[in-house]
Amino acid sequence: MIGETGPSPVGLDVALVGRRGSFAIEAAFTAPARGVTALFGRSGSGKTSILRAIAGLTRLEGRVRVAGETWQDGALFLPTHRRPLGYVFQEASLFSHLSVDGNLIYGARRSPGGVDAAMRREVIDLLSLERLMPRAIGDLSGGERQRVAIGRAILSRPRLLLMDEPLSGLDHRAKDEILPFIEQLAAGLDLPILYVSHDLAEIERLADRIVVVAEGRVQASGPLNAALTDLGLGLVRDPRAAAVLPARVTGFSEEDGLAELDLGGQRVFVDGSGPEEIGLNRRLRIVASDVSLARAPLAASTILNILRVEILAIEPGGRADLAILLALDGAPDLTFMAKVTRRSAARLQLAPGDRLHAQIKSVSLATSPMPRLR
Ligand SMILES: Nc1ncnc2c1ncn2[C@@H]1O[C@H](COP(=O)(O)OP(=O)(O)OP(=O)(O)O)[C@@H](O)[C@H]1O
Repeated sequence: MIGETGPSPVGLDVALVGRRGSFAIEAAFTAPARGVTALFGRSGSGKTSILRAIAGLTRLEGRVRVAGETWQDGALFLPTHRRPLGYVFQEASLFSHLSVDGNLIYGARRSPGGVDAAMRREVIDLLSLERLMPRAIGDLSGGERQRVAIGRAILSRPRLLLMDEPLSGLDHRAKDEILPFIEQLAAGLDLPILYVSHDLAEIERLADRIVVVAEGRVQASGPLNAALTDLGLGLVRDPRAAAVLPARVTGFSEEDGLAELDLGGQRVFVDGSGPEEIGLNRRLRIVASDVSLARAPLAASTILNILRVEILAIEPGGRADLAILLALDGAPDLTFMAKVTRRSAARLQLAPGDRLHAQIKSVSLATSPMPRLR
């Protein structure tokens, strides 16, 4: 496990081994009792196979425990209908003969203790489903269908929510519309969410932790930013490689629309949405290729965000590039990367332990405000 700092209650404990045809799977990982754990890997790496085995839809040998309950271990194997889980697929698999309301009622009927009116209202509000209730499934857009599918899954009061590329069938606009709902859900639901995706940008927005899968095996698992900035893991070689860091909004300027955030005791400015964000926690996304390094801060520069950092490590990136792992001064857990040419690194004689100024051309929020729906 990468970058673990302390124990958090385990919500999901998986150790599975077996084959699907000639494809071998060996997956052992844990996920905390709440929040989003992303299962990330290239197409064909085995993510769906692992998810289906956790759901009991296919049988692999080994252990699945959820919230302290054993779903399978040795001879014990609970069938899918006895595993209290919600499963959201790539394509929403709703009942087309029922309305939106009918589909939600179906979900609620699967809930062991039933669903009271308050919970039903909460889910309808959380996913903005009110307007869609009387509609037929065939009259919904792809994004709306997925919102209903998520609502139906949650109303069954699962102990674990499995989401298999729920956005992959949607265009960019629909994705942007639905992502904030999933962000809200993740913050509000008291259960582990296992979210399969091969899209790092989605994961950067949603996940707290990541399990990296390659060729049926777990390559690494741990907190999201520890994996994103793990120079040995290879995610840093992606041209869009970025770090995702927690920050808190401390101010908003009406004059120029910039929000001010506290990042590990240092100030960062980003495009803001309004004073209502003050006090909220936000994820900051820092793309490695947007970061340049200087021995002294530039006095006359258009760059707004300059952070004091220390070099932790230097690794070859591409032929002409180096990947430099940085930690914020005074906050060693807050790590991000800079991609610089070998030539400039040699000119500045960069070495681990150096204290420098990182100039960041563009810092963006990885989370977004809720869309205003008609
Ligand atoms: N029933 C099966 N019989 C034989 N091979 C299988 C079976 N199920 C899955 N596989 C193989 O296992 C591998 C992993 O497939 P899987 O769908 O789990 O990957 P994935 O990471 O979810 O891919 P994608 O992102 O494209 O959905 C693939 O090579 C697939 O062909």
